[in-house]
Amino acid sequence: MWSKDKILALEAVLPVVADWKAQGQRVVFTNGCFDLLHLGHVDYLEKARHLGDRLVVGLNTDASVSCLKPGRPLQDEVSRARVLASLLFVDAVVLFDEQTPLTLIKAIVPDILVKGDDYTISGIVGHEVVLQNGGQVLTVPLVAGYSTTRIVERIQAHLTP
Ligand SMILES: Nc1ncnc2c1ncn2[C@@H]1O[C@H](COP(=O)(O)OP(=O)(O)OP(=O)(O)O)[C@@H](O)[C@H]1O
Ligand SMILES: O=P(O)(O)O[C@@H]1O[C@H]([C@H](O)CO)[C@@H](O)[C@H](O)[C@@H]1O
Repeated sequence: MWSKDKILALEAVLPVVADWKAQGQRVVFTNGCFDLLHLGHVDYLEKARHLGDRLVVGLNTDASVSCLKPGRPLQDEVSRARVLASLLFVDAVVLFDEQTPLTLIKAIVPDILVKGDDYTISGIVGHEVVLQNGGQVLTVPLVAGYSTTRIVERIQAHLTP
């Protein structure tokens, strides 16, 4: 499968998810901005995928990111989506324009909802939906020292005379 074919609109991913579920495959969902992909992201996404059988990643659009993180994103949504889709352990990428992935989560109803442990379970958007449907909400430990913000700071420090 070509990586670009993993990037799907919500309407297109729903039948794919339904097929996975019909085959007994546990669908994992996570989401984020993923502006500059780093080791922490890769480690967490790979671990998230292995909590189930398929991994769907909700990706904030540029408009969504810019509302959440002023001055961001540094990489546009086309780039961010394609980089994520190129990862072997990512099965689908779905862009969302809202401030939160709640609409996606209500539509997909993943078996497992995952975020990094920079979030508490109760602070994870959509946790109620997944728990009410008998699913699990889990966090994955952060890889210390890695964040997009830190990368930006290091670049800025490097460029500052
Ligand atoms: N160091 C890390 N280790 C594991 N997971 C991480 C790490 N940093 C971020 N994540 C997870 O990746 C997802 C996307 O986070 P995000 O795109 O905000 O990355 P970030 O590096 O924290 O960015 P920023 O510095 O702009 O906040 C979130 O679920 C978050 O928990
Ligand atoms: O990359 P981030 O900032 O970790 O991603 C955000 O996650 C929020 C989270 O799901 C809250 O529980 C989400 O609401 C927001 O849209 C970003 O995806």
